Amino acid sequence: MPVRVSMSDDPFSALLAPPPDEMPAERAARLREEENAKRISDAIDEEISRQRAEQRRERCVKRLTMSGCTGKSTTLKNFQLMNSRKAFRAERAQWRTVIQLNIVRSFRLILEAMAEAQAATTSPATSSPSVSPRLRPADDPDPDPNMPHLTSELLLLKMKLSPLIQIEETLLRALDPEGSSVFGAPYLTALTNLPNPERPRGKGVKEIAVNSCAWGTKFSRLLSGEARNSTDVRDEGLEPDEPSHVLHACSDDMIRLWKDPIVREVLDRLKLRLEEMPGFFLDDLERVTDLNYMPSDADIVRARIKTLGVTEYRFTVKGGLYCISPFVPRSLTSNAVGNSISRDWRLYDVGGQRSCTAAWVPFFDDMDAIIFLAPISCFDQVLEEDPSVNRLEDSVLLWKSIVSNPVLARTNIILFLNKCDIMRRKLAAGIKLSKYIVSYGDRPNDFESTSTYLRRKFAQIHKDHSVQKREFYAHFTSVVDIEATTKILADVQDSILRANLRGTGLIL
Ligand SMILES: Nc1nc2c(ncn2[C@@H]2O[C@H](COP(=O)(O)OP(=O)(O)OP(=O)(O)O)[C@@H](O)[C@H]2O)c(=O)[nH]1
Ligand SMILES: [Mg+2]
Repeated sequence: MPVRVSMSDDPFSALLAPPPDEMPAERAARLREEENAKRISDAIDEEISRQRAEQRRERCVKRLTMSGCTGKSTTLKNFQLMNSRKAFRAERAQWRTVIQLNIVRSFRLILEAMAEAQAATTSPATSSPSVSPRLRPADDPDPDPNMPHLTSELLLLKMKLSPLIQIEETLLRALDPEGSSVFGAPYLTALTNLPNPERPRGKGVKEIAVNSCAWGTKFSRLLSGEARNSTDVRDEGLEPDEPSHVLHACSDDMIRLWKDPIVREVLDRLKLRLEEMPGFFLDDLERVTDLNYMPSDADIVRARIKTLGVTEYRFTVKGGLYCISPFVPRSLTSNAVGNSISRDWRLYDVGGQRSCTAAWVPFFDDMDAIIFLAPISCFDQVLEEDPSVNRLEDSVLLWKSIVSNPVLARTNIILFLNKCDIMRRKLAAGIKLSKYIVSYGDRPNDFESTSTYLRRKFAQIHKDHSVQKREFYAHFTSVVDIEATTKILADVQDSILRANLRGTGLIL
């Protein structure tokens, strides 16, 4: 039973109480001393809260990054384009919606950055009530004193673009009418090598995720030919819907805002590099907001929607040898007639978040090949799930656990060192690999040296940890580059097929 102690029972109050016979001079001295002690105590409290705010700020920066996003689904899209181009294009209506959501998300970030700039340049006394507390986080202590002032024209543009936020719900519903599988997830931002940590931002901006069962089955039906024969698919136009009209109406204002030098400076000051974020379409606004906009293959490949769980895709490939996926199981059926080979393939696309990796396990024991994507450009980012872990380091650990898995001892593992285009841009911008991978030391910070070094590291792990000897296959990729990726995938599928045919006695 807890014991309640009244003030009069408190032994400290008796000890600290002034003496009953205190003289006025003694009392004045005591009060001065107490006042002095209080000043020191307040200063200490102030320092403690300053340090706490600093720590909070660092934590927020890390929390804003996320895992996954290595390029698995993008690789799969390339594969779909190689195998089932017409059928894939028939899904353009959904991709248009995803691209529209990507645009809305980019603008949410811009509007949020503007609100932050507005708050930073407005004194608390005159602070506008329109600045929402969500956009101006309470734990964001020090506004940047050099933040540029937003002109009244910019503030007007900001207001005129508010309908964009309202169409987000409609777009989400269009992707998943039941609303069960598409939902938001924290947005990604990169850590930089700049001395000051970034402020928390993007907290309210959600990334769209899709559960494999909803969106994925559409694709698997399509690939398996259940949905419709690919030759029946016509390049018909898409009817403009409500979000398309809103985006079209906002188009000029969006372009003006995105091109505005003050807005760019605000984004720079907040280290918000939208161009490096997934689903970036702001340089194509005029085209993608056209009422008759039809996503191109390149647009579809660049569109970003996060995968949850595992999605299986089944299809038959006749004659051609275009097949590859993150996961291809061994249970392929095959029949060879002359030079023409017809095979049933199963591909698996997996959600990359750590919480999703358990879902992979049941798919592990029957694989012919695994394509492992390591996003080498992520060397300066941390995991959303665990901000103490560097993303590239996490990828290396996953690589080690896959190559050392006895169940996969005979599986071909093909490494894609991906996002080389972003890696090149980061290195050119002066971001140093050695700052994040200390073992890199003072080697040159160019693409050739850094990528070769990383490839060697992955190869060493493959050699040291494979249960039995096997070939090391690795490619430097930028899987948003369709042409280059098609060539690599054709090569890869060829080696998988050869290995598989060798196993079944079809090739010696
Ligand atoms: N610039 C560039 N962007 C890439 C590359 N690979 C993927 N992306 C983009 O990165 C984003 C994420 O790619 P996804 O293929 O969705 O990644 P994922 O591994 O499937 O991610 P999860 O589903 O979250 O596990 C997309 O917007 C892609 O367009 C690349 O090599 N270069
Ligand atoms: Mg994915």
